[in-house]
Amino acid sequence: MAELLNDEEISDALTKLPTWQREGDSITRTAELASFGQAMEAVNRVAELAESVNHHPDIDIRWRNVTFRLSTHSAGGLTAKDVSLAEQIDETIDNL
Ligand SMILES: C[C@H](O)[C@H](O)[C@H]1CNC2=NC(N)=NC(=O)C2=N1
Repeated sequence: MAELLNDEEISDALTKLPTWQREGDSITRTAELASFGQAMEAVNRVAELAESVNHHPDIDIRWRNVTFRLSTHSAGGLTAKDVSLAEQIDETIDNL
């Protein structure tokens, strides 16, 4: 099972994830896309990414604003899997 990150490790990780915020045992990012179609494209690309790494964000879609929430459910908090997927979500959105 993935090891839980401590507060210092989480803070360090977030320095490299400026678009993400900590919310308790999760990290979240809300991306504003150009349109609803672009929002759905982003969601579908992240869905493929999540399947490929077997780690899945909670996703909230509101018109062209998409919120991704990451936590490792099996560990009950934040792990390196969440940090890694957050980095890959950023790349996915940057490459839309
Ligand atoms: C059986 C399957 O590998 C597990 O349920 C995976 C699926 N995706 C997951 N995603 C997240 N965010 N946390 C998990 O613990 C997790 N576990």
